[in-house]
Amino acid sequence: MAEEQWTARLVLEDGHVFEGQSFGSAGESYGEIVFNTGMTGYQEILTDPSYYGQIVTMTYPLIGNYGLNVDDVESRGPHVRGFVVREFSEVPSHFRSMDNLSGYLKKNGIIGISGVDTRKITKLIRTEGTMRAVLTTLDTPKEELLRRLSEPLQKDQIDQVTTQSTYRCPGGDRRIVAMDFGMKSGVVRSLLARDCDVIVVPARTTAEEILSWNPHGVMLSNGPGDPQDAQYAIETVSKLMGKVPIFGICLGHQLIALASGAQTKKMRFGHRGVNHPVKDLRTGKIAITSQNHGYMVDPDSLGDTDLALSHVNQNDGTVEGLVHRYLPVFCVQYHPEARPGPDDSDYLFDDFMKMVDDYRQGRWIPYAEKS
Ligand SMILES: NC(=O)CC[C@H](N)C(=O)O
Repeated sequence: MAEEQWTARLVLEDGHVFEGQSFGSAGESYGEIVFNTGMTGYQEILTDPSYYGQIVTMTYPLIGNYGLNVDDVESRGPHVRGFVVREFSEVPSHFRSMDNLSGYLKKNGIIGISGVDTRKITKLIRTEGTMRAVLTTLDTPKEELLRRLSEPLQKDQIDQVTTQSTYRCPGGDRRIVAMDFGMKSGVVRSLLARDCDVIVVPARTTAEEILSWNPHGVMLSNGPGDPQDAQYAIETVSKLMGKVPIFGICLGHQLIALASGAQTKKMRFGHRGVNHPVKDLRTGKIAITSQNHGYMVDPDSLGDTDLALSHVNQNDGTVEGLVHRYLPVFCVQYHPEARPGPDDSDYLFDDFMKMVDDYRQGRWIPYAEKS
């Protein structure tokens, strides 16, 4: 049966208005508009907590055709503020499918819009940069929508998506504390697949509390928002550095950089997709990576730090990975857990395990001594 549909409008901060059909929920929703270039993976994208507060536009023109299932979620539910597609498929066809896109969004109170020119929206974001936007099925006048769009964005995104309490995912012999800044479940899955006993702690857990678990390693997760808004986390990371091996991904990478004295800055439109080529400068190998970020580490700020550049984006030369010269700390800007995306970078979890084991057995060698 056809889902209920309303006319929906997408209004961008710069005044552009796109009219289409709504699917999913009705109402009005504000956020930062971004685009993702993945051809598939919409379920993982919807449920990646790093998208909290954002309206996501998919550049691939047909979304929803393989439906949704309970296995491919990256957290408890969707976190996007809105979903923009050229065409959505109302009748999915896949043996694992249990729901359709519009039903899923509706159940979760998320507004979708289809029938809009996603290519034009993407080009606007590429030239003008990430903007604020509103998706609405209401009659609110455009001037009023634009006025509301000029209100400041919320700054406590991590608090909205981190776990409320500590929990444990029992596994093997390596005890890893994972700081949850809005962690994708693929991160925990990657650790559990490698004989780890994972203790997931809320973002505001102190370094002392973390160390009281006597972890063999600490994982710093991905997460939403501007890393500079999470001063408490930067402080925690700086206290942990040198006490325990640390691996950071995405927001975790940015926090390590900030804790080491480097700077981060907002990108014009970020990297969101599943085919970003990244070179590991230590091996010369290029991996195709899964990415979702709007901030980056400023390469010019690395000079006065103890961090060495380990990975570089082959499209635009941006910083994709760092390694500490003297401490057991390394990080990447992208998603080695690859949900969605290719698992070329799975080896980074193996590198983390090696670092954890070597450190535990007193045979870990600092990067500065290796290079
Ligand atoms: N996936 C992430 O961890 C994103 C990090 C940060 N919120 C950014 O947009 O750059």
